[in-house]
Amino acid sequence: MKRDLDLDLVLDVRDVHKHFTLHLRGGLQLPVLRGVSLQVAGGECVALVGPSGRGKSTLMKCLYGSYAVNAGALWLRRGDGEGLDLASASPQTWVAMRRREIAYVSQFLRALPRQAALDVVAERRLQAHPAEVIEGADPLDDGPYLAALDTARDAARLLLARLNLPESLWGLPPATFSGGEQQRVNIARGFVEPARLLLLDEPTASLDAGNRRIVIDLIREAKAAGAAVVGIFHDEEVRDAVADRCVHFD
Ligand SMILES: Nc1ncnc2c1ncn2[C@@H]1O[C@H](COP(=O)(O)OP(=O)(O)OP(=O)(O)O)[C@@H](O)[C@H]1O
Repeated sequence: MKRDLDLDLVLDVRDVHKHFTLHLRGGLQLPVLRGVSLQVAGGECVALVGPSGRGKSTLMKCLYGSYAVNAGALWLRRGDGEGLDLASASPQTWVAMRRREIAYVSQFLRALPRQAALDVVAERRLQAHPAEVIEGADPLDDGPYLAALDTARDAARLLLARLNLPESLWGLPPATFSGGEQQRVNIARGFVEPARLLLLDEPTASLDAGNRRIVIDLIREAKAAGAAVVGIFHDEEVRDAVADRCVHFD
């Protein structure tokens, strides 16, 4: 389904319902989101606030396509200005949206085993800016791919350095990193490619004060570049520093 969205709106969540079906409990249904609506403009940050277990992370996962909604609409205004209902998007559309339009920083890093931290970050950039396909080029020529990878790695290096991740860790898989180190890799991956919709689930939970300030700056810069940000920030100092308004899940 397509629709024109108001010019400044990036996200328009309309009357979303989501329940989980517990198959091991005889198909018991657990309602989590009951008629949630929210709108977020470009350059705005909306914080989801409320007691534990009310569905804040569930909504984030619906907005990233990890969970399907049972009813309602999730309108996203794409870069080309067209409104797209993510609630009925095909898997291919979700892949494309994740590649270019929607970024998600979850609380915990999920990365491929044995992939170096630098490439965990660079990969997202590379997906948005893959190697140019040159007609008639030798299919065995890795040059264009390596050039695109180099550019993506440069962007990843800049961000990892800004987030104070020691250079000695960049070539190592993050599985054994500390919580705060893993979180910074996750943040770098979320911010390495500008997104129209930025989803942040507790992005500073494991960070020290200095790195929290850097993340606040990154969020502010993303807003200034026009991103619509939806965040869960239990840290009130961070929330106050970046959120324009709160939506309460009571
Ligand atoms: N995959 C799932 N299967 C079954 N129940 C789930 C699933 N994911 C979440 N839930 C349930 O949905 C409810 C909402 O969870 P959610 O993580 O969205 O809450 P939250 O508001 O983000 O909480 P917190 O602030 O503690 O992170 C909880 O009762 C949780 O157990």
